Amino acid sequence: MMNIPMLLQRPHQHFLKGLLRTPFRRYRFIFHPSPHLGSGIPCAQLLSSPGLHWAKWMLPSNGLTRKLCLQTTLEEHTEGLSDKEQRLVDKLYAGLIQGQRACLAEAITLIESTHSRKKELAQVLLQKVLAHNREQEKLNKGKPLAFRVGLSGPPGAGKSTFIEYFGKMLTERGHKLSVLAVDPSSCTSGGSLLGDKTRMTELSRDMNAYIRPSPTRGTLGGVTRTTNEAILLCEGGGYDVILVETVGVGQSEFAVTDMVDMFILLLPPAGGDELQGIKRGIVEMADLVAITKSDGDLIVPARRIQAEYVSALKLLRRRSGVWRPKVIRISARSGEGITEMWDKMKEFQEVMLVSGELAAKRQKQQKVWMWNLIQENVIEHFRTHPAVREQIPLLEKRVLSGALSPGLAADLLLKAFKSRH
Ligand SMILES: Nc1nc2c(ncn2[C@@H]2O[C@H](COP(=O)(O)OP(=O)(O)OP(=O)(O)O)[C@@H](O)[C@H]2O)c(=O)[nH]1
Repeated sequence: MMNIPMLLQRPHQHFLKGLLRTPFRRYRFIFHPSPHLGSGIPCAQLLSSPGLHWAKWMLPSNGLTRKLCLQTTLEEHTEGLSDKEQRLVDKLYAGLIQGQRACLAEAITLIESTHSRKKELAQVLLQKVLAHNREQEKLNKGKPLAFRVGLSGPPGAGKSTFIEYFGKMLTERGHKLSVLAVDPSSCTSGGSLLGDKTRMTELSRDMNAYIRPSPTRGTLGGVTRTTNEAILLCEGGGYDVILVETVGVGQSEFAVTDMVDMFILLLPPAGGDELQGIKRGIVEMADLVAITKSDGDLIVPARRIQAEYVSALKLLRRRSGVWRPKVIRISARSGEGITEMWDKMKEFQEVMLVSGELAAKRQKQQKVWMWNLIQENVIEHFRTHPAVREQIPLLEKRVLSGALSPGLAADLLLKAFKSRH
């Protein structure tokens, strides 16, 4: 049982005790009506969402509502689960931290679910895994459990061939690798640039590697949320290197830079035309640029591209006080440069860790993640709000015909949203 904290500001004259029932839990509450609101009997509604409960109070006398935010603990959440749900969460958690791939896969499917109850279960599981990860990190003397690496490049740059070679090299050295794909094209077209099943065939049979294609539903925001959460699940599963792969043609790699410790750009030894799809901003985000296919006849163009990028990167503003982005050449066919690339990656991780920049970066990412979620949810809430939803088609039409300025239309919608909130 818990008391709901009060947010009303005036001194309270009397209070009302009550019991609030939700489908999952009962809350005992004490309600202090504020004198300036009148003392109507309050109606209370508890809106639950994972990790957080909102209590919405309405005073019938004047229709004013008050919202109180109740932070619930994991135990309180767990209390709300049915036996069957509890068994599922326990099974997934136990299997996941023992390193069972099937449980990891099922857990990721759960966090990708759009079903509201499953989303809640996923959050309970995630909280448990987070607590486990924190414990493990403590045992690891505060060192992060996994090296999170973003990998991007235009279609055909040689990403899958590289990951296959690189991944096998890592698992042979005793690492556990997971590869997560972020592919927003799969959201809009249903087809996937990264998702074809023939990619990385050998690595997908390796017991120490786990490859997860991008979910084929949802928005980019949704995909980045689930990727962020999948990273945490993989860490709980004991994966110490996590590669997040994107196609370097859209917004997704900007999102990925906010999830990883290091961002690597793979570029083919091709001329300006083929690289036009690469956004300039992406190059600026790279901690390491690797020119691929540096073998046979392609060595000469690969050297040329390398020299071009070395000069280009010199002109960029430094993002780190301890690391300068490097440009290297690799070949997944001959294997040239790949061991050296891993050495450079480890060097990056080490200097970032020792300097404290890695911890600062991760902290900043947590904040970005939170605000991204808020942004996405607020927009969704706004669009689906009854007063707004019914006005959108009409106002959009009037904006298109020039009868209304976009600014005024936005103001009207916001007003409608606020008035019935
Ligand atoms: N010579 C040479 N060819 C390579 C190398 N790596 C990849 N290729 C070739 O480049 C082509 C594209 O390679 P992929 O690994 O499929 O490239 P990708 O970036 O994963 O492409 P998408 O799956 O379309 O995003 C294939 O024909 C590969 O055989 C390499 O190191 N050397």
